[in-house]
Amino acid sequence: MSSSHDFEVIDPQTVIDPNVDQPRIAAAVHEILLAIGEDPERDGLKDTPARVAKAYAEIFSGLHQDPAAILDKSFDIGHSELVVVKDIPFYSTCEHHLVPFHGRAHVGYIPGEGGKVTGLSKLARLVDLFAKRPQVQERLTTQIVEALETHLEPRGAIVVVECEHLCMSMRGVKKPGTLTTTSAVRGQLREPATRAEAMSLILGR
Ligand SMILES: Nc1nc2c(ncn2[C@@H]2O[C@H](COP(=O)(O)OP(=O)(O)OP(=O)(O)O)[C@@H](O)[C@H]2O)c(=O)[nH]1
Ligand SMILES: [Zn+2]
Repeated sequence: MSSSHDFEVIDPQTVIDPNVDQPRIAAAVHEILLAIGEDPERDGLKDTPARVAKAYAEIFSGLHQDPAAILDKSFDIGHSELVVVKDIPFYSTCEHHLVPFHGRAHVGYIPGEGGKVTGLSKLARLVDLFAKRPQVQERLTTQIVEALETHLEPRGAIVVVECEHLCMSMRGVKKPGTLTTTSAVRGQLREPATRAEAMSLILGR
């Protein structure tokens, strides 16, 4: 067991990701403000380029993270039946318009022969890792299921994602409240009976 002094307290506000060029983002945001006819030097906007750069470093931080680092810690608790974590809330960014899409992910798997089971929180961390990238909902869904397959080697895996895309709500076609559902299913969970069990657990509110 580690003692408390082994833990490093990190304020996420102060973490500077060397993979994200914040000054470059800030310069681009300054240009956008000029281009829309705003005055980037006015009081309310003067810190905005730097703020947006910091916010982008956070909302795109998943680009530089490896799912293996989340799923490498697994344990055998002798459970070989379906595990479902549902209603995992998340925010992502539409790669077409760079505006948010958000909703809930439901993640399930049947542990493999080796009985590799991961911590429940790791499934939510996995959703966030892929959500914090420029995304489309279909790829987000597939990447989560493929990471489960690769790193947990389960007998089956299922991911269902339900989202509202603000690019469809606040602009363009302007249909707020529209929900898009995507799913990706692998292995034994493709069989009708196990798939039906998983879907009833996921969609039963
Ligand atoms: N398949 C898919 N499409 C998405 C996603 N997010 C946004 N889109 C769509 O991407 C499409 C981009 O279409 P374009 O015609 O290139 O762009 P646009 O002129 O801004 O389109 P509108 O949104 O219809 O105004 C739109 O239909 C969006 O609804 C996503 O996660 N998956
Ligand atoms: Zn969009």
